[in-house]
Amino acid sequence: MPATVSHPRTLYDKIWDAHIVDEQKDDLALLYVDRHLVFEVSSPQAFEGLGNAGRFVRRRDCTLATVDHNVPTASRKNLTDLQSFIKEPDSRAQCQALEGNVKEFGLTYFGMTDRRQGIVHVIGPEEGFTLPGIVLVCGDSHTSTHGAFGCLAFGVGTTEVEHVLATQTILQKKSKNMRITVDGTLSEGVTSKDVILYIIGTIGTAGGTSSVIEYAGSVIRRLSMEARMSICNMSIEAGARAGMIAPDDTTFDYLRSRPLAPKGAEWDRAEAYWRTLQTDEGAQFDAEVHIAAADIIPTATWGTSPQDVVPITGAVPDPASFTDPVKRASVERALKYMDLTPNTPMEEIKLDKVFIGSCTNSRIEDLRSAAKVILAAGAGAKVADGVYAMVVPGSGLVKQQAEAEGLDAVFTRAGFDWREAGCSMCLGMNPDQLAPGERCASTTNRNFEGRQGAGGRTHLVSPAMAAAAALAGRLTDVRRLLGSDAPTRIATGPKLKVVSAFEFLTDPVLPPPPPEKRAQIASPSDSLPPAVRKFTIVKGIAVPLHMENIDTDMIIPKQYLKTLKRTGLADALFFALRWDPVTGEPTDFILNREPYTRSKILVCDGENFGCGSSREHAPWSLNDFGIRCIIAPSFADIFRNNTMQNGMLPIALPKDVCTELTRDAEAGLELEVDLEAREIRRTFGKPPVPFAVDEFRRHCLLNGLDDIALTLQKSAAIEQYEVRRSQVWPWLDGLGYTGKISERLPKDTSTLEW
Ligand SMILES: CC(C)[C@H](C(=O)O)[C@@H](O)C(=O)O
Ligand code: SF4
Repeated sequence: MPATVSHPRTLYDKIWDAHIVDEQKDDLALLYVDRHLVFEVSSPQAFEGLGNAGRFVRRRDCTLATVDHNVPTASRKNLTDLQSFIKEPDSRAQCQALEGNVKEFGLTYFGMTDRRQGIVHVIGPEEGFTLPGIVLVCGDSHTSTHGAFGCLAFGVGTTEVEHVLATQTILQKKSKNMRITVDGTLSEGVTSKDVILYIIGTIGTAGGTSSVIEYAGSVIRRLSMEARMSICNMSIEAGARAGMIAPDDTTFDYLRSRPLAPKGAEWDRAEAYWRTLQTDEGAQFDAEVHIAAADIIPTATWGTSPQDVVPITGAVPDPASFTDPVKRASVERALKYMDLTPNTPMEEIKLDKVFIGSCTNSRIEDLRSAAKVILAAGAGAKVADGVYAMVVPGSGLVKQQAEAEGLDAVFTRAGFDWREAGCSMCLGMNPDQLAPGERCASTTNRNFEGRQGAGGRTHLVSPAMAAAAALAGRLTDVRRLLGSDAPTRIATGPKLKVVSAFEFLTDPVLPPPPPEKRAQIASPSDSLPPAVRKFTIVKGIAVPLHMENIDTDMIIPKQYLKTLKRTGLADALFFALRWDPVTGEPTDFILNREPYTRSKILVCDGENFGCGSSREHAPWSLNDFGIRCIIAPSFADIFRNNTMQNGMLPIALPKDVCTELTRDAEAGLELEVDLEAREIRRTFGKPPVPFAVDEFRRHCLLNGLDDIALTLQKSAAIEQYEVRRSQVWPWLDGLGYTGKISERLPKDTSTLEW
């Protein structure tokens, strides 16, 4: 908490300043974390580390856990326990591990028998756990969703999850300020999903790298909270650290009376503070982008990166129109994977499956928007022959609300499968997957190779576009079903009613239970011995890669995220590229070829290495293979942090230098990376290549220092911060856990105005 600041600040600057526990060199600061969401995939190793070190969860009142990624979405009518319900052993083990950990460490948990269970980014806002002005983290990249409430919310890796559990703080480097302003009026059929796809198509998947994006403008102001969440959710696909939208009446109306939101006088005090959370007039942004709403029409992706967007009226691009050879190669590769011919009109692309769900688009408004399209198609509208379409609500409460409104009946009558809450076919860690070669219109956020199932092909669209596609059996322009006569057709369909979300938010959120096993309270200096492998000099032949946007799904696919360990992942590295899907034999991918099977360095000349998911399994698998250093033109923020947490060194160098190094690697020449000297020596007479690295990170890597042990040395500063926090923002002390339900149930002001 800084002294009074006089210069104009952005919303991000204000939240950053308010959370500084300790400032360090290199723009690094120890930030206090107000809210921590936990789920089964990225937490087992974190709890294990915590337990092994005899540490405890510092703020049980500020931590909330659920299961989402692995849970089956089949009917839970016969659900009694996880043991009998989750058939897949690794998925079951991960969910059971979380159940064990929440008991052992004493955490509030919405398990599978709790109707509040759901996707972690749906339940946080739903319960009022997410609030304006806070710092919120979760071991998941789409934590950016919560920024819709005017808070700083970002994804972290598993080691950082452990750090937050133990210290309630996170070490962060200040990002750049970026503002994207969307002005004008959205045309009919254009939704917030189209807006964010359009933005990503405009700035690219690396466009927001090292930045926090504030979304502003008349279009954003008019959006509901659900729509704002869809936009902030995909900030990660735009490469940003986080996305945020200044809180306003829409935010407050959504939050008021949610179980974990402040009540009574505390609410008034909180609201007065939240109203100050606006970017000041004259505040400086490092980058500004202006988007005209009139330019956006319903959008779909054609390729294997979220930036591969095209208006639905457009066609599949022709690689010949790309002059940059790396870009052209990546378009060719994407078209081959997607089995698409250049210049094919988007509306001619036939589908096998349609998926409506995920943390991007599984909230009540998304389901209403899809149902509206079905009704607008007229009585008797049916999912096209040969297409399987599923709807997966984001949480048990969204499901109940949708059922009370009659939306489930609209879906099932039209032939959609109505499921239980979870991440489902967004990444298919549960049984919901695409079969090889199947093509899907999906309301999710990632169209990476193999994302929804090995060999599966994904086209990202809005819920309205997905519903229209299901009926047409191919991608189609949803506007064909809307227009002036749509209201008449809708009126002749079944009568739906608007039900308030508050009718279902009636379960008290009880205070966290006492931990079953009280861990010893670690003393600040008890684990100072180095816990991370030291990095000094690494020498050898580097493995060269010529690809852009290498995502962490490609580095390690979903099936390997079910492990409870950090090791044993060497063969999982670049799995789909290294092993033949039919024979299981090694392919001739570069990592399988001599001498690269022994490489300790990887050099890539494509931008945005490690984009996508926050899975720390990506650096774990690289590490297990033997890679200690990665050189690329740019890195995704979370991936870069995750590598350093594991004693690995990411080096960013200009693209032409990376290309030169890949040539050296192809010629079988050795590189020597010297962290002390900050240079890459080439053993064949060429001049060394200097590189930059943050001083603090360099110090930690050279000495193998563990962030948690270092932070625990700052316990006094953390305690001091907590005392002030209780005085200035008392509602953040987990006071929502009163065990009481909301005193008043406000009316939902939203309408079925389509
Ligand atoms: C499992 C989790 C770490 C991952 C993420 O960070 O995004 C997942 O949610 C995903 O969407 O790939
Ligand atoms: S992106 Fe998909 S898998 Fe990841 S949290 Fe969201 S719904 Fe779950």
